[in-house]
Amino acid sequence: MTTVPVNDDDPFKDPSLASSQAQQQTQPDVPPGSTLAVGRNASLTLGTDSLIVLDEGFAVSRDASNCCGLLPNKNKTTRAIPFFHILWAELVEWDITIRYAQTVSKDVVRVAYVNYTMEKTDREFVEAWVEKLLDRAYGASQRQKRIKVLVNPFGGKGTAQKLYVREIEPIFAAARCEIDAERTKYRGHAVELVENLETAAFDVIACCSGDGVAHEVFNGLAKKKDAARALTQTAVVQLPCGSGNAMSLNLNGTDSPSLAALAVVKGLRTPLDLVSITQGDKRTISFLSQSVGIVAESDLGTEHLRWLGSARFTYGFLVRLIGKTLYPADIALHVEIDNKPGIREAYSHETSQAPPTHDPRVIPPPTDGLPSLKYGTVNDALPESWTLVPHDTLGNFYAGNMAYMSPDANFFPASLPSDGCLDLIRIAGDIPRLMAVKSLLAIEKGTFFDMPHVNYAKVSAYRIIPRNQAHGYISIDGERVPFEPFQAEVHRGLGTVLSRSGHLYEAKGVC
Ligand SMILES: Nc1ncnc2c1ncn2[C@@H]1O[C@H](COP(=O)(O)OP(=O)(O)OP(=O)(O)O)[C@@H](O)[C@H]1O
Repeated sequence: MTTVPVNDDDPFKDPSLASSQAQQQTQPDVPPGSTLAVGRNASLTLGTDSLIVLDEGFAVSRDASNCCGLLPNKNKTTRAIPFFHILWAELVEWDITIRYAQTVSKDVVRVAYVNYTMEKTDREFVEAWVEKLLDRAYGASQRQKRIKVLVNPFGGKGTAQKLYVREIEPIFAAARCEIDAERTKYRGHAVELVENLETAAFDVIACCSGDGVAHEVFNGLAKKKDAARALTQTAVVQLPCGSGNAMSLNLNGTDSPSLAALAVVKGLRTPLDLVSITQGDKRTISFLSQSVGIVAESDLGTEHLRWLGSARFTYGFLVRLIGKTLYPADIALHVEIDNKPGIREAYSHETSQAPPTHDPRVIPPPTDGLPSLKYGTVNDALPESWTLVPHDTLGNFYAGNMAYMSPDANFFPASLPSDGCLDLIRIAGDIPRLMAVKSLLAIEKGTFFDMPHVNYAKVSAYRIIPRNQAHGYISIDGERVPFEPFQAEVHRGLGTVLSRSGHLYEAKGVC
C-alpha cells in the first residue's frame, strides 16, 4: 500500500463504517456495492459527498503529534476525500490508484493519491466500483477534457509560466486531461492563434493569464468562419495568472491557480452572453464589461501608478470622486428591466432553477459566422424605438456581464451568465462626496445595489456618445479602446465557459 497524507479532517460521526463488503451488509446507510475491500485492514466507501478511506495503517503512520507515529491513533483510521476533489481513479492489473486534489492551505490544492494492491477477487465488481466513483466525482462534467492552454508569460507579475507548471498542469495531468500548451508571444497573438486553431480538436481553451487573453480568445473564435459553432462548442476558461482575474472569480469562485484548475477539471459547460461592440468600422466581442467615466479612468488612467499595486485603482477612484469629475455623454438604451424589484425577481427566478444537466443549445452549422446585428452599428441611424438622452452630469457608466470585476468588487450582483442582458450602472458625478465614498465602501459590503442613487438596469443594447471631452478613457474588458462613440448589442448564450454551477456566477446575488 502506498499513501501520501490525506486531509486529516475527519467529518464522520461514525468512524466504524464498513471495512469490507461483508461488513457492509450491516450498514443500512451504505447502498450495496458502495464499499470496496482493499486488503485485510482497509476499505474504500462511496459516502454521500466523499470517498471514505478506512485504513488502519493511517493510525500508525508517522505523525509528530503522536510520538513520531509510534503510538496507534485510533481516531485517525477514517479519512474523507470530497468527490469534487477526486481527479481520477484507475485499476491497472490489480492495483487501484485514486488521484485527488489535497487541500494544503486555504488557497492551495496539490495532487495526492492513494494506492492499494487488491486481492484477485471479483474484477467486475471492482471495475464497476471505479466507474461509480468517477461518476460521483464528475457528475455532468466532461471527463478527460482536451485542453488548449495559452500561457501569457507577461501576465500579472510575470509568473504565469511558473504558476502553470507548479499549480495547474499537475492537476490537469492527474485528471487525465489531454493538454496542448503554448505561450503567447506578443499582444494580439492569442487572437491569431485561436482564429487558426482546429477548435474541433479541443473542448476547452484555457488562458493562464489575466482577463486580457480571455478577451483575445473570444475575439479569435469570433473571427473564425464557423464562429457560431466554435463559440458554442469550445469553452473558454481562465486560470488566474494575471493582475485582473475577474473571469476566474466569477466562474471558478477563486483567484487561486490550483483551485481554479480543479474547478476547470470539474466545470460544467455554461452558455455565456457575449456582446458585440461596434466602434468606428470595427466590431469586437466583449465578454466582461464596458466602462466610460470614473471606472475606466481609474483603471486605465493610472498606469503611471503601477507601483501602488491594486491600490492604484482605489486611489484613482477617490481622486476623481473627491474632484466630482463629470463625464458627459448622450446615451440610448434598449432596456429589458428598468427597476430593482424586477431585477431581483429575475435573479431569484434563475437561482431557484435546478442546475442544468446538459447544454441545451443546438450546435450551429459550420457555415454560420457571428450573428447579424439586430440594431446595426454605431454608424447607422439610431433604431427608431431608441432615444438619445443627454447625461450632462454623468460620473460612472459601467456595464457588466459578470458579477465580480475584481476581488471584493461585486459590482453587478444581479448579473447572470445567459439572461441576454448586460447589467448597467449609471451614477451621477455631482452627488455629495460623502455619498460617493459610501458607495465605494458599499460595493465591498454588498449593499451597493440597493443605494437609491445607483441607477441599475438590465439592457440588451445601447449606444453611448461621449460629449464635451477632447480626451478620455473607454474600457472594454479592461482594455483601452479609442475615446469615440460605440454601440453594444448582447447575443444571448453565444459563448461558452465552464462554471461550477452551470448557470450562475460564484457571487453573492440579490436574492
Ligand atoms: N508575450 C507577450 N508579450 C506582450 N504582451 C502580451 C504577451 N502575451 C499576451 N500579451 C498581452 O498582455 C495583455 C494583458 O494580458 P493579461 O490579461 O493576461 O494580463 P494582466 O496582467 O491581467 O493584464 P494587465 O497587464 O492589463 O494588467 C493582453 O492584452 C495580451 O495581448
